This record gives sequence, structure tokens and C-alpha cells, in this order.
Amino acid sequence: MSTAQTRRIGDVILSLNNISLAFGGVKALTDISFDVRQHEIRAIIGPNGAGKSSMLNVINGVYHPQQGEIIFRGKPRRGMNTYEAARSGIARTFQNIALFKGMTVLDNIMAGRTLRMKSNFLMQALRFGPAEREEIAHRMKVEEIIDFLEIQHIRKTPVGQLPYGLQKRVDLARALAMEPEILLLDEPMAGMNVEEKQDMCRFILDVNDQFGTTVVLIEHDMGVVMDISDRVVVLDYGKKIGDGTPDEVRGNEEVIRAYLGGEKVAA
Ligand SMILES: Nc1ncnc2c1ncn2[C@@H]1O[C@H](COP(=O)(O)OP(=O)(O)OP(=O)(O)O)[C@@H](O)[C@H]1O
Repeated sequence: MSTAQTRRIGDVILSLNNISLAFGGVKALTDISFDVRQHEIRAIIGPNGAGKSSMLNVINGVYHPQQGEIIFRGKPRRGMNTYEAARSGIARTFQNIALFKGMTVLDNIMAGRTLRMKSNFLMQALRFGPAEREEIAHRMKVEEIIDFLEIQHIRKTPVGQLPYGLQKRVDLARALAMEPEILLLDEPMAGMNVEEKQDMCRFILDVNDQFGTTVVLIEHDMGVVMDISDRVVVLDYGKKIGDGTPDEVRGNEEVIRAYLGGEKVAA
């Protein structure tokens, strides 16, 4: 069930205009344009090698396209690296979870919070005045996220000891600790069983609904994509071949042909 009817989708906050990216002779992205509106859930789909991860990496500053323009909150964004992208409000989770496996759930989420901390490391280490007050405020925010994602029972557990589905949830918690305006999710359901997928869907919808976070996600599970996305952009061999609501994309002949080799896109 899409929640598009109940949520208020806002203005465009991110535009990607005529983006082209090549690695040597390999054209990963060719002249791609699409936008992301505030509060929406925007999916990027396509077969293996279509350019989805490259697109996400362009959005969060890992890759810099040779051509094209990125407009974020109405301003052209030039040469921004991942740290600057994160500070400007773009957080992401990774296909292969990027957590500190030996550290507890709580410490991993606190690590995600460091971008928001103002006091320097020395002040924090000495628990000096403002640093102590700041740490208390950060811990409260982190505890709120832990409650929200229902992971209280594992807060002291080292991440490496957790089952895969829960590690993915902690990775989401770490990204949320940055209080991002745009959350990029790289295959959030990959490797999950049906129950874990249902939980993750619910959490993504709740984050979007209750925190108002805009979500851009790559996902191979078509059922999930069609269920939770407001709009879907479809890539194939680095080119955009479809863009629209799940219903529009489902009915797009080129998408059906190129993406599914003639099979109908899942309802
Ligand atoms: N760092 C890189 N160096 C060289 N080529 C790359 C690099 N990253 C991606 N590519 C190439 O760019 C193309 C698009 O890859 P990309 O990983 O973006 O696709 P994808 O749609 O995310 O695929 P998948 O679903 O398999 O993750 C592929 O041909 C890939 O081999």
C-alpha cells in the first residue's frame, strides 16, 4: 500500500540534470535527468550493471560526473565530497553493511552522530562542560532512534554477533542518527527473509512518515519497490528508460521489454 495519498509531497529538493559518468571507456551513466521531491519515497531500479549504485554515489559525492548538474535545495552543488554531502543533510546506508562489527549497537549509532557534534574530541574525552551537556543531548536523540527502530534489547550487543536483518536495521539507525533530510538506501532488503523485509518496509515508511525524511532507494525486490515508492526511475545500460508512479512504470513497454525481458513487472 502506498502512503502517497496520506502524506504531503513537497517541492523538488534535489535535481539531477543531464548526468553522465564514465570510468575510462565504460559509460556508467549517460545523460540522466530526474528529480526528488521533499517527503517522497523515490526508487531507482534496473537490471545488474544498469548504473543504480553509480547514481547513488553521484548523489552522495563519491563520484563526480563528467557532465551534468546537481541542484540541491535550489543551489547548484559543485565538487562536494561524501563528508560535505553528509553534513549538508544526505545520509546513506550501504549494500554491504558498513558498521564497526566489534562495537556495540549503541556505539555504532553514536558514531553516526559525530557529524552533528560541535565540541572537539579533547573536550569530549575530558567530558568538559559544554561537551558533557552536548553528549547528553546526543544520547537522548540516539535513544529515541533506538526506541523507534525497536532495537532496545540489543543496544549493548556487538554488531558482529547480530543476525543480518538486525545489522541492516542498525545501519539504518546509524544513518538516521545524522538526522538527514535525504536518506539514501542501497538495497535495504538484500539478503533478508520475508519477515525481515516486512519489518524493514514498515520502518522505512515510518521514518518517511514520522520524521518527514525523503528517501531515495535502490532495491531489486519489485514487490517492495511497487508497494512503498511514490515514484520510480528505471535505468538500463546507464540510460533512463522510465520514470513515473509505480503504475506508470509497470505499464511502460520499454521497461517491460528491457528490464524484465518481456515479463510483466510485479504488481
Ligand atoms: N568504480 C568503477 N570502476 C569501473 N567501472 C565501474 C565502477 N563502478 C561501476 N562501474 C561500471 O559501471 C556500470 C554501472 O555499474 P553500477 O554498479 O552503477 O550498476 P548497478 O545498477 O548498481 O548494478 P548492481 O545491481 O549489480 O549493483 C557497470 O558496467 C560497472 O561495471
